[in-house]
Amino acid sequence: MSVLSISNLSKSYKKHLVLNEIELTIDGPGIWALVGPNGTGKTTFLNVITNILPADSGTVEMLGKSNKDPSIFKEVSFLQDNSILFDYLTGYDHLKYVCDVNQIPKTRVQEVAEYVGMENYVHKVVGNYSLGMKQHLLLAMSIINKPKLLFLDEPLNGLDPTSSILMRKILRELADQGTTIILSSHNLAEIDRVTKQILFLKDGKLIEKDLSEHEITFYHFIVSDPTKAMNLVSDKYVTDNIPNGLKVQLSNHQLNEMIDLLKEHKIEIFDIEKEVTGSEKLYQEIFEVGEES
Ligand SMILES: Nc1ncnc2c1ncn2[C@@H]1O[C@H](COP(=O)(O)OP(=O)(O)OP(=O)(O)O)[C@@H](O)[C@H]1O
Repeated sequence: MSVLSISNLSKSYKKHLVLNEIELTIDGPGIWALVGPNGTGKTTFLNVITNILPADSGTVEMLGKSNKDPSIFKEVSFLQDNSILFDYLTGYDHLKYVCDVNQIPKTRVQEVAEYVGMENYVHKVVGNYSLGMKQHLLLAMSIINKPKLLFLDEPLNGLDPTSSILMRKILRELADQGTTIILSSHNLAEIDRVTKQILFLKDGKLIEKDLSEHEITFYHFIVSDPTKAMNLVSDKYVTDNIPNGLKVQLSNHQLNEMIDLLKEHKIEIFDIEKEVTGSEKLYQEIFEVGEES
């Protein structure tokens, strides 16, 4: 049984086709990032999958059940944007409400509030929350039922570095414990930190990519004689000039060769820094975005 199985899924707003016969099967736990430029249909996709919006055609099954079966939400959650929160209620009220609706023991409220680090403000009204605090509450609401399948729409929005680190830790822990997570995000650097599995949404279709098959590693060498070093290796490797040094595309094995070569020619190495190209490079290729020079 697949965790998520989507077949022939289409959705238009009047004549504007946003999702075009999408197919997707996800079988195991892990994290998948849903990526695409503004307005490509990420929110529409998540809303249609979770049956908040009706599809024009196609089927969606989660954990073996149709997305039209309300009982799936015992095991499936969707973190939407903070417009679903009520300013005059406390975080505790929101969490207790989710427990009441889904017959979850109230003991989970305190447990989950502590887990997402909101125990100090859980009894304050949401109207006084910052954007990041609201994101914590939304996360708490979406994991209080210990979901097997979790959708998150822009969960990293408005988070400071401390909160981003906590959010990443929580997502990884959930995935390690068996949850399948699909999150939409514009933040490619954050995505690189949580997953290598990317679903690019382009022209109404999903393009699935495993970043580990597309990674390229560059090493930045800061050396005593950059010109001499460049002359030595530029015919052999892909290279580029950087201030006080050079950037070279190398495998692990080639890295040792390169170090030996520089030493052999009495070129001093002051520093070596590793750079792995991640989702941004693929994003540029898929969406044909050029970099300004
Ligand atoms: N209710 C609606 N009626 C008509 N058009 C809509 C509606 N909701 C969204 N759209 C259009 O559908 C397209 C996809 O919107 P959607 O919000 O799903 O994109 P998105 O990828 O989530 O965007 P963003 O990254 O900016 O959040 C956009 O062109 C948007 O203008």
